[in-house]
Parts: sequence; structure tokens; C-alpha cells
Amino acid sequence: MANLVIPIVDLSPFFLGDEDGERKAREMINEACSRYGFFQIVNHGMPLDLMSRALKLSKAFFESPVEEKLNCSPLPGSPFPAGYNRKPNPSYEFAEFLVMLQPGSNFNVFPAHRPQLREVMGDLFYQFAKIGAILESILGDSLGLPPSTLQGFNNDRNSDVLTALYYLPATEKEKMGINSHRDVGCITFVLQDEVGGLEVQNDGKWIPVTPKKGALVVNIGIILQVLTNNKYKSPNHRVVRPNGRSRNSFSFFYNVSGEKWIEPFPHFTKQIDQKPNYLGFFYSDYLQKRKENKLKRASGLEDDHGLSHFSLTV
Ligand SMILES: O=C(O)CCC(=O)C(=O)O
Ligand SMILES: [Fe+2]
Repeated sequence: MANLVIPIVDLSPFFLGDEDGERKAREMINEACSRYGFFQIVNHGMPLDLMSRALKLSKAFFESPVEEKLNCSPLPGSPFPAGYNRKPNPSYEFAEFLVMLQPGSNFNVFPAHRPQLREVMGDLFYQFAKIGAILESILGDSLGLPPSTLQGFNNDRNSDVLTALYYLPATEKEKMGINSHRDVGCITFVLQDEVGGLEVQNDGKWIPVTPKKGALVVNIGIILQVLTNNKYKSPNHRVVRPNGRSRNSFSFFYNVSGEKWIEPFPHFTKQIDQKPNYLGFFYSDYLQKRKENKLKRASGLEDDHGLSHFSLTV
């Protein structure tokens, strides 16, 4: 059986105004989102030296003494765990992460004597948000939506989140970095180092998302799956920790705000005579359901990512 490979899409036609190239890239993206919900992009506009500097600086932070890292613990009263977090050990998964909200948020916590890390994450945040806007417009066109439909819907950038992640090498007993999950939000971008370990589920099989220098991984979030009435998939993915090496990565969640009402766009329901697969819901209600389900998962009960609560088809 042929090995399944997550497609790599060259975005340069969109910067060069090459219409034929744009059309081909859109077709590839449309196919990738319908089939896998995952693809990689190259020539996306993010400076390559920023990408490698960011990976280097975050690795140095995670490899610093634990007291230094704990000094960056989330502030009391923070609505979101901005700052340094680690999963309790032993746990069913293992990763350490540093969460950043919008640059300028009073809840952001960075190591005081690593100003370069703050700066590089600020730059990364800005670049990811820029690519998010570009990609959102490309996705809207791939989906055949009227211009600016997605941008008009998702026009508040205050809920975007950047996370630096660090995975220790696998041990004899444990090799899961992040368990199988689907991402919240609209679009997730991942910048991974060269080590590997990210996998996406397709037809019950786990497919590696092989690192490619200079590439960013794009992953469809649950909200886009609902808005497109399942035309685009938000797939399960996980990180398996490598043997003998640590791994580091960044994820950027191009999110929607909690007050947003989410329901399938009419373009994918009544305009094409299809029944909606989901009830409408406020995004914050979905996040609450997801949290409850995560607690169930931690205690070994089944997890359904909170979405089945709003599903009309299961
Ligand atoms: O570290 C990675 O490659 C991906 C992490 C991930 O899936 C997430 O942050 O949601
Ligand atoms: Fe994820």
C-alpha cells in the first residue's frame, strides 16, 4: 500500500500574483483539507531565520533550571494559563509549554533575563497572525465562499494564542507527548524542529507529519469543521515523543472569540439542500463542554472533544 504523505503546498504564487499557480495551490489545499485536515506550507512569508531563532531560544528556556521556569508560572487570576505550564508527572501525556496571549496582554509571563525570547515570540505571534489572515482568505476561496466571508466572521484577533512546546525523549514506560486530540479554533499552525513525532489520524491510521525545513504545518480546527458542515475535517492528531532526543515546537491557534455564535454556514447547508450536522452554539459553551470531557478523559472515560454534544448526526 502506498504511504500516505501530508501534502506540501507552495504559497509563493499568492505573493507573486501567479493566478495559475494560485489555482493549483487552492486545489491542493481543498483536497488536503477535505481528506486530512492537515497540510504543510512553504514560501509562506515567515522569515526562516526567525523560525530557527525561535526554536533555539525556546529550547534554551526549557532546558534551563526548573526554578527559572517556575518563575514564569501563570499569574493568579489569569483567565488563561499564560506562562509556563507542565503536566503533572506521572501523567497520561507529557509536554512542557509556555503560553503567550496577544502581545501586550498583562497576563503574559516571560523569563525576566531572557528578553530575546519575549521578543522572538512577539515577532512569531505577529507573523503567524499575518499568515493566518492570508490563509483564511485562501481557504475561503478554496471553499467557494463569497469574498471575505471567513474574514468577516472571524474578525477579532484577541483570542489568538501562541504556545512554545517542549517534549522530553521517550522513556521505556511512556512515549506519548500529547495524546490524540482535535484543536479548538479555526486554524492551527505548527512550527516544528527537525526531530519529528507529530502524527495525524486518517482512516484509522497514524500518518507522520514529516518535518521539512522552512515549512509550517497547517491544521484545521473544530470551528472550521462546523462552519463547513464537515466539508473540511478537523482530525485527531498526537505527538509521540522521540527516542533519545528532545523535541520542540510552537503552535499558533488562529482562534475565534468566545462570544461567537457558531453554526454551519448556509453555503454548506440550505443553499445546497444539505441538513446541518450541528446545532448552533456559543464558542464559550463548546469550550466548557470540551473541558468537562477532558476531565473525563483524564479519569479514563471516553473523550469526544465536546463536539458530540452539539452534533445532529450521532
Ligand atoms: O507539538 C506539536 O507538533 C503539535 C502540538 C499540538 O498538537 C497542539 O499544540 O495542539
Ligand atoms: Fe493540536
